Amino acid sequence: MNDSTDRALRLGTRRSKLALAQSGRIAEAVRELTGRPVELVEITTYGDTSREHLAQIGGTGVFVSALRDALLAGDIDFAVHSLKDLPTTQPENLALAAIPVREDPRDALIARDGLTFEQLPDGARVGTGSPRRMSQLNAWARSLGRRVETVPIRGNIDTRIGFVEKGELDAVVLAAAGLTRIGRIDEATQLLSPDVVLPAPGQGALAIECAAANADLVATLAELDDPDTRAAVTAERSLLAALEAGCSAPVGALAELSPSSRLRSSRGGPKADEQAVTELHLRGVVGSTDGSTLVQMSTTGHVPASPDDVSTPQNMGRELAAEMLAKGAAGLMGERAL
Ligand SMILES: NCc1[nH]cc(CCC(=O)O)c1CC(=O)O
Repeated sequence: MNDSTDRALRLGTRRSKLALAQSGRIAEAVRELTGRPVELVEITTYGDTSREHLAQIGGTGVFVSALRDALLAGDIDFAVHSLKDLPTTQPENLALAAIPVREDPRDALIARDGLTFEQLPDGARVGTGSPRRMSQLNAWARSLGRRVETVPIRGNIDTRIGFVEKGELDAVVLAAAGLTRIGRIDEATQLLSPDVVLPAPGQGALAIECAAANADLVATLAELDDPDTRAAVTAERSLLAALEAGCSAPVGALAELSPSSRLRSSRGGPKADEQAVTELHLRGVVGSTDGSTLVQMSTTGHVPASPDDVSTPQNMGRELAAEMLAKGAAGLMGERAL
């Protein structure tokens, strides 16, 4: 950067409690990293002001475009996004400088009376407007020989939990990571296993973005990157992109690195000069919103431990998408939520 290196760095953030919590934590990390003050600049995005349902306004990018405009105008130096809200195509003039260690990627259920999903009565009203959640929750209910009525809701996390507190809904489903970040994870009555409900691609991960031209800042922020998280979310987002689906499509994906291979990569001895590899397990799902049809597939690949080259995860996502499309995934994504 040409400007004074002790000038405060401006971090653009949405005003929601979740966004402020996420930005506050990253601001602290950047302060520690650089020794420079970090100032939060609050920005309102279309996704915050629109009263429409996300499935209707398209979802893709509604939370991020105002922050990106501010980055490109030079009004802010960097921004923190929920990775799952970022469109899969990265603009060339903006850099995803860091993807820090991911929180729990799972969805969480908050139900009345401490109930789990299995304990909900037939016809229970479950708040979610996400086609991905509707599809998998309806499929799960079917497998239990029951039905749930999914009710589209909007608003911030507190508002959504409020529907259960006020007795208007039996349950809501939210990202566990969001609940953790605003300090309400203890209210989850169940964490939904990815064997039943796959999260949104990138769920639980943050993205730190800045102007690509600001090479010094890109390099500084890169210190906060977690290569394992980047590999996993790259595979998930590549799957989403190759399905030609947006963040409001009924697509779930989760990539996990096998823990055992981390041991392998850190073990010394005669094998220390071998290329350390780790296994990346990628699961994907696309479903009809009524849950009557799900295309669920998975794949396992070998990637370098803590890769700085994400071409393998990218290919895995693309190849799994091709297999899912061959099994009829495209027809399921064309379906629009009501
Ligand atoms: N689309 C809204 C959104 N974007 C990110 C999160 C939660 C945090 C995360 O997934 O990283 C949420 C709320 C939710 O889905 O419950």
